[in-house]
Amino acid sequence: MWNLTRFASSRLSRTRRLFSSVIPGPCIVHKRGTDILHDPWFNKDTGFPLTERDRLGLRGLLPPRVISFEQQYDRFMESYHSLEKNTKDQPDSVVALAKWRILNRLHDRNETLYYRVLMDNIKDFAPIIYTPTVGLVCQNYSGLFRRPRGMYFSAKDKGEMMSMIYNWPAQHVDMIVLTDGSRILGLGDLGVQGIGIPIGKLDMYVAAAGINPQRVLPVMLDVGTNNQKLLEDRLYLGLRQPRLEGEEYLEIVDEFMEAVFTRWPKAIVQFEDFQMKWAFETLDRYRKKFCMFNDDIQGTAGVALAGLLGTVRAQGRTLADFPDQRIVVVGAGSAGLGVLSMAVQAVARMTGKNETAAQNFFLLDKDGLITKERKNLDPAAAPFAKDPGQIVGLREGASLLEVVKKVKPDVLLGLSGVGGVFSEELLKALRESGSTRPAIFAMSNPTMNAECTAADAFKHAGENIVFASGSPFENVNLGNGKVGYVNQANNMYLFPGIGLGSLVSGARFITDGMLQAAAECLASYMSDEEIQKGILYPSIDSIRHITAEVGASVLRAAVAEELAEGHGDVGPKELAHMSKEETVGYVFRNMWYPIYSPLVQEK
Ligand SMILES: NC(=O)C1=CN([C@@H]2O[C@H](COP(=O)(O)OP(=O)(O)OC[C@H]3O[C@@H](n4cnc5c(N)ncnc54)[C@H](O)[C@@H]3O)[C@@H](O)[C@H]2O)C=CC1
Ligand SMILES: CC(=O)C(=O)O
Ligand SMILES: [Mg+2]
Repeated sequence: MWNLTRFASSRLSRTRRLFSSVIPGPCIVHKRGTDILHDPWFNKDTGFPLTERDRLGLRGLLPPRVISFEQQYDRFMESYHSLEKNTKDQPDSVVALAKWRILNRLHDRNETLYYRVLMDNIKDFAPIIYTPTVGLVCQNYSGLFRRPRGMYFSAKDKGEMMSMIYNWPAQHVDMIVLTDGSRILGLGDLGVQGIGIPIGKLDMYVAAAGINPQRVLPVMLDVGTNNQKLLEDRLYLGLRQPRLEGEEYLEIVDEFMEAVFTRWPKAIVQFEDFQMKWAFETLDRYRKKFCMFNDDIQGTAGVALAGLLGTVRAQGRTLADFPDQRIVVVGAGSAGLGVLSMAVQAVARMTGKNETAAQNFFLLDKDGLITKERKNLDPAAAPFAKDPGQIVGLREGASLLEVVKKVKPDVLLGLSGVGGVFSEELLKALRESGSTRPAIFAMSNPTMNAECTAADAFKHAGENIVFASGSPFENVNLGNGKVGYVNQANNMYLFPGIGLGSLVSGARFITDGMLQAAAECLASYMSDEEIQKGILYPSIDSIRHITAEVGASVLRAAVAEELAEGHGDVGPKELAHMSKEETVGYVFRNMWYPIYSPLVQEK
């Protein structure tokens, strides 16, 4: 089942080679002159060749010298580096926002150059357009707002969404990321300001999965906010009312989903950062009706499972030992429960036993250990609730420290959204773990919400640990030339491939089988040598390569489940006849690459 295929080592150079020979096809525009210069989809700034300036009515609207794409790229990077130099004494948050602003201005002006810069510098720029800086951007969104991006559907638009959806200028949309802003990273309810998250996720879709940026749509469903500070903020740009609840809420989401799939029946909708009750309810409500998934529940689960399997290998054990791993999960929200469900399914498949599959997993929330004695036990958490007395001395609501001391877990995995909850005392207690190589996953975002820092983990829990965090940390210098490797356990390793594989297969729905295939692909991506060093996930530099592999696995699972209806000219039979390698090639060929296309005007 877990086939540990080893991929060639130079994945990055292979990806680069694949795209170096891209010949840009023509791009149809329906505008001329300044309208083109003001449209970031088509604008090339000073890069328009003279012949194109003549054809499109641009002569005289630009300085006469034509600057090549490479020169434009270099100019941008020079200005970025001087900004870095000029702000080096400023507080981190000021620098982060300044970097976000310079990237955002390019995004607003020239998307081709923006995405090229982003792709080629993904390691440096992901922390700006994605976690952690995107969290800061959301917190300050109303003040930072200059131009809209994406679409906003509010509770006041009830009954209008079917026509509103046609206000979006693109004929085709492939990928939509939707939020209601109710649980933005670990920052809570940010109302309409949460739109930064769909924008950042879709930037990752373009950079990692090569989804054409003209075919992505970030969406905010503004149903109000319960954040009192925002409601009182005179700059706040969202509806000033408490969140809709119950049927009123669901009617808004239903109407939006009907509108989207009426206009774009082949689109894929990713639900992102919904508070737990709506995350589960909407997943359940739509997953057999529309092509959609919930990234926080399902994407996170696959990434965590891949990391957990990597941890077993890092201990020098085989995957068959996974069911024996004692795993403490801190946080019983959409992410924590998603991870446990997938991990339990994996154990059940390995052992063939459903009843005992959850026995080595321990779940805690803000009230401590969850047992069957919990009052008002959430049905979603019930399968993981312990029998009190199952472990001597562990009672309902036992503290995290008590649980760690008793259980001596192999893995401590945090998805609580609470910064620092893995205290010094707790990390020291992990030294008594039964594992030869305990693992700490501090997966909450952004950085300040991580359960512990990388440096603290290695300092207090010991140098032999495996460490992963949701937001990036620098590797830790352990002295004597030794390095404590920091992994980024973030759903960014899977959601782009889940979306891409579903898109290019033409899948009708996104099933557990497709998600499992994605997780297995990620789990098998790393070599034993890498895993021994504590490296559980690929470098983000090779994100396009891993996304193509994940996308191909998802596609093949969709074919196997007879859900693939084909994409473009490629029908379901052709998809079914592709070998594994051919499928990866097909997925790569469907990726958009940022390069200027000749613009052809049609009236
Ligand atoms: N690394 C990644 O790829 C991902 C990370 N996350 C992060 O996970 C965090 C949680 O997300 P959700 O599950 O959607 O949130 P949620 O709000 O649904 O759940 C949070 C859970 O943490 C529990 N909790 C709160 N304080 C606690 C404490 N002191 N000790 C133990 N448990 C505590 C709550 O009771 C609740 O069960 C967020 O910070 C989010 O950014 C979420 C998805 C993906
Ligand atoms: C990474 C992500 O999806 C989250 O923190 O919510
Ligand atoms: Mg999320």
